[in-house]
This record gives sequence, C-alpha cells and structure tokens, in this order.
Amino acid sequence: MFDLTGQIAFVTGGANGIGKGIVEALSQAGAFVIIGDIDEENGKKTAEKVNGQYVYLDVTNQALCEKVVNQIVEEHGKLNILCSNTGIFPQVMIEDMTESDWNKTIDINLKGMFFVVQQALKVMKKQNYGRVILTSSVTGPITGYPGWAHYGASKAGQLGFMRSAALEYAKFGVTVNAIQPGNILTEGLKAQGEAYLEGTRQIVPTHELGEPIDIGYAAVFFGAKETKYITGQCIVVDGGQILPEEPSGIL
Ligand SMILES: NC(=O)c1ccc[n+]([C@@H]2O[C@H](COP(=O)([O-])OP(=O)(O)OC[C@H]3O[C@@H](n4cnc5c(N)ncnc54)[C@H](O)[C@@H]3O)[C@@H](O)[C@H]2O)c1
Ligand SMILES: CC(=O)[C@H](C)O
Repeated sequence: MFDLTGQIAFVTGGANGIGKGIVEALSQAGAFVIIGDIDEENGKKTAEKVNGQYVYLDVTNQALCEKVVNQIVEEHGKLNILCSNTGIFPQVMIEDMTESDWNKTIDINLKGMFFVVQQALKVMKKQNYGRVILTSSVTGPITGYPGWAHYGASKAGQLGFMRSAALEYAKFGVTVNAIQPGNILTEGLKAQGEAYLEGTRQIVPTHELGEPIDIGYAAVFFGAKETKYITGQCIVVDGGQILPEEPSGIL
C-alpha cells in the first residue's frame, strides 16, 4: 500500500543503528535514499547496500545543513521525505553534569534537528509537499532514566518543536510527525552495557529489544503520501514497554 517509488528521502544519522533501519525500510518501499552522517565509512557502506547516496553531514554545523539540503534539491530536483534521526545518549547524573555535557547532547539532538528540519521545511513549502519525521524517544516525553536528564530534555524538546512546526506548515501539504522508539538494539544502546540490556529485556513485555527496521516501518508510514491527514503526532514503537501499571503486568 505504501509505495514510495520516485520519492527522494534524506535520513540524518543514517549510517548506523536506527537510521540505517529507516534507510533500509524507505528503500524497500521504493524511495531513493540519501544518508547524511559524520561516519563516512559506514555511511558509504549503507548507501551502497540500498543503491542510495552518502553525504558528509555534521548536524551541529548550520551552514553545512543548508548546503547539503540545497545540494540534494539541485541534484535530485526535490526533497520529499526528511528523517531527522541523529542523536546521542551518553549517561551522566545531574550532579556530575557539566555545561559541556549538557550542550553536546542538546546541540546534536535538539539544535541539530532544528538546523536540518528548518532547511527541509523551506524546500517542502515551495514544493507544496513534504514529510518530516523526527526520531524522538519514549525517554523524556513519557519515561525517565537516571543519567538521561539532558537527553530526555532534548527528546521532549523535539516534540514541542514538532507541534508548532506541524501548525506552521500544514497548509503547505507538509506533515511533521515523530517516532518514539523504546529500546532498540544499536551500537548506541549496546554502549549502555550488558546489565542495562538484560534489565531492559526483563521489563519489556515482548522480552526482546527492538530492531532498527521496526522504526523504519513506522517511518514508511509517516513518509507515505496516503498519511497526509496525520500531522503533529507520535507513534510509540517499544514492544509495549510503557504499558504495565506495575511489574506483575509483565508476563
Ligand atoms: N537505540 C535506542 O534504543 C533508541 C531509543 C530511543 C530513541 N533513539 C534515538 O534514535 C536515534 C538513533 O539512535 P541509535 O541508537 O541508532 O544511535 P547510534 O549511535 O547507533 O547511531 C547514531 C548515528 O548518528 C550519527 N551521528 C552522531 N553525531 C552526529 C552528528 N553530529 N551529525 C551527523 N550524524 C551524527 C552517528 O555517526 C551514527 O551513525 C537517536 O536520535 C536516538 O536518540 C534510540
Ligand atoms: C536511548 C533511549 O532513548 C532509550 C532507550 O529510550
């Protein structure tokens, strides 16, 4: 049903992890996918795998975000789908958190998202068509976790941005939505350590961590032309992690 043939999609942080899952799902659905990432080696590998394209992008560099989005439009004539997915989630407790810890997470996750999305929205407004999809999280908007105060703030901030953006661009045929992943097995998640991963398997009702492609399929849904009447909304993709009212609810 959701055929993205002929669509040009740009995925930030698409070299690895969830971004790679999004790239693969969009490509399976027929889109031509461009990956923007600081990881050149894996960015090129992922692009090759899907017959897509890699471009160097550091989302904290505003001028580069503008240049890259404009280059995509010059080369491909349009930009239909933007998946703003780049993010980091280092853990540091509030008492130990430095200004530099705070700034780094906010700069990549929130300001970097703004830099890329702003450029894409300008293009999509002119086209009178576009799909913007943010990778937020359950952490921040719904749940919390010790060490992720700055991260949770960045992910909740993305949703605040999304709701105003959805309103500003609704009359131009542009939707702005977000995916809220739970625990998805990526290099970033593995870096939290085996105890975290095992503890999480126990509290997720499916008793499995998610796969990057699980997030990719949600991106295909929001990226499709058929979902034009959904904007400013979120989909939680977490294997039911946030559902139980108390531990005995996990069977
Ligand atoms: N893995 C999870 O369980 C989980 C859960 C909820 C939300 N998320 C969100 O999903 C997104 C991806 O997470 P992941 O687990 O795949 O992480 P990951 O670390 O596996 O991959 C992140 C990607 O972003 C790239 N990147 C980092 N800094 C960049 C920058 N400044 N500019 C451009 N690219 C940059 C990295 O090179 C990498 O390819 C993040 O926004 C994260 O917050 C992840
Ligand atoms: C990294 C993150 O967002 C958690 C797993 O929800």
